Amino acid sequence: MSLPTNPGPAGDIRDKLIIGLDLPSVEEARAVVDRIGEAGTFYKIGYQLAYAGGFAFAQELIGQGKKVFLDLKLHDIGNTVEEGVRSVARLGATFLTVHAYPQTMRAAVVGKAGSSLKILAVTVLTSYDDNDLVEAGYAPVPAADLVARRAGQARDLGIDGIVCAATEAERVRAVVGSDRLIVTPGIRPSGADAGDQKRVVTPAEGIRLGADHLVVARPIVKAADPRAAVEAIVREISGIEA
Ligand SMILES: O=C(O)c1cc(=O)[nH]c(=O)n1[C@@H]1O[C@H](COP(=O)(O)O)[C@@H](O)[C@H]1O
Repeated sequence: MSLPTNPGPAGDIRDKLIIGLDLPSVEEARAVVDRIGEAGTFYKIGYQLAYAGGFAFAQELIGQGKKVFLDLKLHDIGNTVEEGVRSVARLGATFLTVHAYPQTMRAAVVGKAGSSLKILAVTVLTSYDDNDLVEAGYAPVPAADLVARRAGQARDLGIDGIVCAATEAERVRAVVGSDRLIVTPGIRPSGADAGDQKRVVTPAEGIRLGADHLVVARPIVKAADPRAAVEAIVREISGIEA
């Protein structure tokens, strides 16, 4: 199947795939973006690239008409979060992550006021399972229960979207309803190495379970042909009802 060659309208299937630019330099990120070309419309910049010139690169991508997700996973005292979010809101990004702690989410909602930035709350990292939560000091609780609790708090505090594993997407949808976004990392095309991810599903399964956007980094940016990897995922999710 050939993919559309123009940026496409809102609702473009390509927007469902957020490509994580987990790379050490802007030069390498720019090379991957150039290779992917019009197959990719939505990019995520996280710690590795953000602290290596990634903010200026985010603006470069936005200038080219790409959407940008700044994955900064903010968590600090309320005032610091609020002012940090206010600064990020000026960059023109589409999404920003914060950890799903009530004080943090409350401050982020205040900080983004008046901008088009959407705040995503990271519930329980997809590299965590129930044992990791115990190791981190939580009373024994299934990760899925904590995800649901945090999703409910995020909904009540006016957060725009939830980051969770796709394995919890159906439960989160029941909590947050249809007007909040669900964004799921921990996605692995069949046969791909899970790496440090613990709660993983395939791209098609992620969309079937109700994700609005999938986040995929290593299986694309480390692929011999990143464009082919993107096209294969977009092809896999095309036509699946979210
Ligand atoms: O907020 C995120 O994007 C995120 C949350 C989470 O729970 N798990 C998670 O993997 N991520 C990010 O999603 C990306 C997944 O990368 P890959 O495992 O290489 O596809 C990384 O950039 C992570 O930082």
